[in-house]
Amino acid sequence: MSNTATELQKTRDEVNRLVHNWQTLLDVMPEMVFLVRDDFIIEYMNRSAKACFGDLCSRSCCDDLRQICADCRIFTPEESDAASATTAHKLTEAVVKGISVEYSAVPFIGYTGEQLIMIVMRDISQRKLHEQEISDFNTNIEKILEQKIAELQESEELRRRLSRQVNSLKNQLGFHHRADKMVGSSRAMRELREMVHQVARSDATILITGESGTGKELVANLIKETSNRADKPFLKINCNAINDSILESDLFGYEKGAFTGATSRKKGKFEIVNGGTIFLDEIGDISSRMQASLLRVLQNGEIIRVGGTEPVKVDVRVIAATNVDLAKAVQEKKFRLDLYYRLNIINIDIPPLRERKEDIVELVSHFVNHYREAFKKDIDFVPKSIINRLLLHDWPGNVRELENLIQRAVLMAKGKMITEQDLFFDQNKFGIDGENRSLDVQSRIGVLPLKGILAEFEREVIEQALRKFKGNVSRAATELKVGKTALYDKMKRYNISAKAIKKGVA
Ligand SMILES: Nc1ncnc2c1ncn2[C@@H]1O[C@H](COP(=O)(O)OP(=O)(O)OP(=O)(O)O)[C@@H](O)[C@H]1O
Repeated sequence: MSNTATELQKTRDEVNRLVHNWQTLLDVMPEMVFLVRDDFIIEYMNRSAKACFGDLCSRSCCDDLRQICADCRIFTPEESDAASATTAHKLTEAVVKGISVEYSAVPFIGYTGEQLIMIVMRDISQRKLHEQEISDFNTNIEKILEQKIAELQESEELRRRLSRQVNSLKNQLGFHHRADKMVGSSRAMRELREMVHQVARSDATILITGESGTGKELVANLIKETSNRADKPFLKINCNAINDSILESDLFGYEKGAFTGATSRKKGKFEIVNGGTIFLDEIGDISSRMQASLLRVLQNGEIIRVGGTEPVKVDVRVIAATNVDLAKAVQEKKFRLDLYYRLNIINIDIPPLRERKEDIVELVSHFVNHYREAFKKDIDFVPKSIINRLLLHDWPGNVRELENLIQRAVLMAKGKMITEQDLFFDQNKFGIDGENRSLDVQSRIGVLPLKGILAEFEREVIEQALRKFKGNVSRAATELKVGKTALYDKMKRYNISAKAIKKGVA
């Protein structure tokens, strides 16, 4: 063989080797490879492509492949290889003969100058199926969640409706919380109870208003008992009972050396009661200095001890009560507007007894039972005529006045029932200043033990002293030569209200 023939044979072998390798390479590729001419005839398909679509070589492209080729731009020789490389890497999704595929298509000029398009394609139907499943699942989950949320909202609304119904039924049936010592099922009292139950559980400050003797302290007790702080400390402070500087150090504590006698730091009630509730009675009477300190507690939840500068954080719920018209006090510049707003977040106003006379019968029966037990009396009957008489009265001293009247009547009653003679209406019998007041000792002998009669006297003396000094407790204490705190204790025991006396209603 000549040298040329040998060289030719070598070249042919090399070409065959390369063709064989390329074909093998293309056939082992998992991707499908198509070579399509510009007249849309398929010139080549590798093994994967044939396995998926069947052998379509030398046949015209289906519409889907045609579309792929039509979308594929031929690059001019001037355009860089980089441009065609970018196109080759751009993966596009399509559906070919019903099969979801991902492909890249590269146009190029063939060996003899013909225009060809190589399409490299991957079957993604499995992946699509999974994607669809996940998307269906998400949509379903969303739907299920939406449905569940709607169901929950519905049942929450139902729960609220039922709870409202239960509350109103409880009210109608006269159901009382075990801590509810308030007697009365008039509409006003039912609404009052409902309001207490609605607001008790929040930590909001509550202002209880109402005339003297309407039961503000009872309402404060009920709020505390039905609140989230029921088992936490509860302190009641009568802001009117102690003078201003004592009240301030009592409530906020003091630092060592704050004043003469302050030998060591002392915590105030707000710190002691931390986590619990403070009931500030007669809040309308506090000084402007106290008003500022109280505003700090309500606004920032902190106090400053007397003589100190460092604020101390406290967590105390405040319930305040007053029979002063605070709005008027604000207008008269006696009470700070900002404090009024802070206190008045929730206002529970207790109507006077004359506006809910339906409660009188229940109250009478309650007090008769109570004092019959206390005085060991046999009374088991209150005639209709007596009830009618009580219904005619206007009760300026409210429930306290009614309670005092029944207490006296039970004490005075000789038989098993209360009679007209046992009724002592304060204003009628004694006059407002009580000048003609005197205790009928004879009628008590044999009815009460000595201790009881003396207690009656003590009560009379205190009431008369308070009347004499127009409800000024300090003055009465000085004149009677007893401590102010002791006098307050006795007034509490005998249910005497200095305020009511000041107003001339007790
Ligand atoms: N609804 C009620 N049921 C039973 N007792 C009541 C009721 N309302 C008030 N009382 C009684 O009347 C008396 C006065 O009530 P309370 O001290 O709560 O009134 P108040 O409005 O705080 O009076 P003040 O403003 O003078 O301090 C108490 O002995 C209380 O037990």
